Amino acid sequence: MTDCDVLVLGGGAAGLAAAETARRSGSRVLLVTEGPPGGDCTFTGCVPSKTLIGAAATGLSFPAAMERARATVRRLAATEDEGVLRERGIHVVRGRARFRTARTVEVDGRRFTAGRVVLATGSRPAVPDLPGLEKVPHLTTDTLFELTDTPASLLVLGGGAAGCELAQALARLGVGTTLLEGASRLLPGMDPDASAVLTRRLLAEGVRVRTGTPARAVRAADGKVLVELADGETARAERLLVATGRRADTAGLGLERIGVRTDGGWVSVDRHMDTGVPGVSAAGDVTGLFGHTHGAYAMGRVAVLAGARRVRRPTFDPATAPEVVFTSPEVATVGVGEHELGHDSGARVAHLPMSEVDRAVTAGAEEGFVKLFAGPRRVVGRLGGGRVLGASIVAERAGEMIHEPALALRTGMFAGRLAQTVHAYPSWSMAVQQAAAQFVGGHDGRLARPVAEG
Ligand SMILES: Cc1cc2nc3c(=O)[nH]c(=O)nc-3n(C[C@H](O)[C@H](O)[C@H](O)COP(=O)(O)OP(=O)(O)OC[C@H]3O[C@@H](n4cnc5c(N)ncnc54)[C@H](O)[C@@H]3O)c2cc1C
Ligand SMILES: NC(=O)c1ccc[n+]([C@@H]2O[C@H](COP(=O)([O-])OP(=O)(O)OC[C@H]3O[C@@H](n4cnc5c(N)ncnc54)[C@H](O)[C@@H]3O)[C@@H](O)[C@H]2O)c1
Repeated sequence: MTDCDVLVLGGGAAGLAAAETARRSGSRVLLVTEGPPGGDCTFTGCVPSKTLIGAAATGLSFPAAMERARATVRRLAATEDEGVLRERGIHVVRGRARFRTARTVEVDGRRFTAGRVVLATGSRPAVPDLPGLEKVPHLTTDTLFELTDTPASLLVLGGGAAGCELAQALARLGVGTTLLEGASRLLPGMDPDASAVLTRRLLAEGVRVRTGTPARAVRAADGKVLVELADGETARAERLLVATGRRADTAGLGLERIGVRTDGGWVSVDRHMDTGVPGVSAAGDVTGLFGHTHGAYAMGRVAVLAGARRVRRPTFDPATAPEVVFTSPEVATVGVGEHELGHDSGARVAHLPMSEVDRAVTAGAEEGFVKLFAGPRRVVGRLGGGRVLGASIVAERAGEMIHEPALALRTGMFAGRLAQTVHAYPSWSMAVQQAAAQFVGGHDGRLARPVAEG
C-alpha cells in the first residue's frame, strides 16, 4: 500500500490547486513543500506587489506601504496554511524533496510512496551571469518586500511585468527609480503600442527609462551600485533590484534519474500536463508554459484530472489565458497580438483609442486603447465579424476588460456577438463592445483594418 494516492511536490498555486482537486475527488493527498503553502504568489509575488501598487496609488509612505504589503501577506497566508490544509484533509510535510523513483520521494531521509506525483516546484529569480553582480549586494523580488527604509534611489534591471509594475510603484513611493531594459522596448513580449503608452506614462511620472541596451557588468563605488550598459553608459543608484525573469526550481530533484525531460531547465509536458514518465505530471511555473498564478492554478487542476481519466482528459492551453500587467494604465492581453499576426493571415484589427471611450473620458484616464483581432472562419469566412483571435488592451481597468475577449476566444465566438451584447453605459467594458462593432458595420466611423505590415 502506498503512503498516498497523490503526492504533490511544491505548495505554491499549482501545488495547492492539485492537492485540493485531488482531495475533492476523494484521493489521499500528501503535499510536500519546502516553503510555506502559498509559494511565490502569496509571499514574494502577486500579493505583496499588488498591495504595494495599491498602497502607492493611495499616497502611503514607503515604510507604511511595505508594512501593509507584509501584513497582507500574513493575512492571506493564514487562509491556506498547514492547519487550514489539514482541516481540508491534505497532509503537509515541510522539507526539500528529491525523487528516488518516479513514485517514491525522499524528504530529509523519510521516504513516501505514491500512486501518482504532481511536480509543482515553481521557479526562482533568474539572476543573470553579469560580471561583478555576485560581489555587489542586490535585491530580487524574494528580498524586496523585506525593506523597511526608503532607498534614495534604485536601479530596476529588467523591464518585464515585474520590473514595470515595481518601478512605477516604487517611484510613486518616493524612490528615485531608473528602469533598465535590454530589449528595444519595455514589455517586449506584448503589443509594441502598449510598450509605447507605458513608457510615456512612466517617464511622465519621473521614472528614468533606458531600453535597447542590456546591462554588461555591475560594480560598487562610493556607496552606490553602478550598472554598465552595452552602449558604454553607466547607470547608478543606491540600490539595485534584479527583475530579469525566472528559472525553474528543479535543483537536486533527481529528474534525470526518473527520466523526466527538461528544456532549458523547464519541465517538458504535453497539454494534459503529463511529463511522459508514467504517473508523473507537472504544473505551474516549473513547466515554463505560462508564468502566472491563474495559469499555475489551472495547470494544477488539469494535472490531477487528466491523470485520473482515460477519456475526455482536460487540457491546459496557455493561448487562451489572459495576462495582465498591473501598472497604471494596466496592460492586458489574450490570444495572439498584432505583432504575431502576419499581414497575409486574413485577420483584421479593430482599434479604439481610450480617448473615444466615454468612461475613460469621465475618469480623466484617456491613455491607451483596445485592439481586438478577428480572423476568417472556415467555410463562412468573415460572416458575423469572423472569429475572435485575441486582444491587447491598455487602460486603467484593462485587467477587468480582458475577460470578455478571453471568453470569446475560449468559446470560438464570432466578434459580432460581442458587438450585439448590450453593455452598461458608461462601463470600461463597453470599449470592448465598441471595438467589436468595427468588425460588423463599424462604430463612430471606425472600421476594422487589415493587420499592419512588417
Ligand atoms: C514580483 C512578482 C509579481 C507577480 N505578480 C503576479 C500577478 O499579479 N498575477 C499572476 O498571475 N502572477 C504573478 N506572478 C507570478 C506568480 O507568482 C507565479 O506564476 C506563481 O506563484 C507560480 O506558482 P507555482 O505554484 O508554479 O510555483 P511557486 O509559487 O514558486 O511554488 C513552488 C513551491 O515549491 C516549493 N519547492 C521547490 N522545490 C522544492 C522541492 N525540491 N521540494 C519541496 N518543495 C519544493 C517551493 O518552496 C514553493 O513553495 C508574480 C511573480 C512575481 C515574482
Ligand atoms: N502581473 C503579472 O502577472 C506578473 C507580474 C510580475 C511578474 N510576473 C511573472 O513573474 C515572472 C518574472 O517576471 P519578470 O518581469 O522578472 O520576467 P520577464 O521575463 O517577463 O522580464 C524580464 C526582463 O528582463 C530583461 N533582461 C534580462 N536580462 C537583462 C539584462 N542583462 N539587461 C537588461 N535587461 C535584461 C528581459 O529582456 C525581460 O524583458 C514572469 O513569469 C512573469 O510573468 C507576472
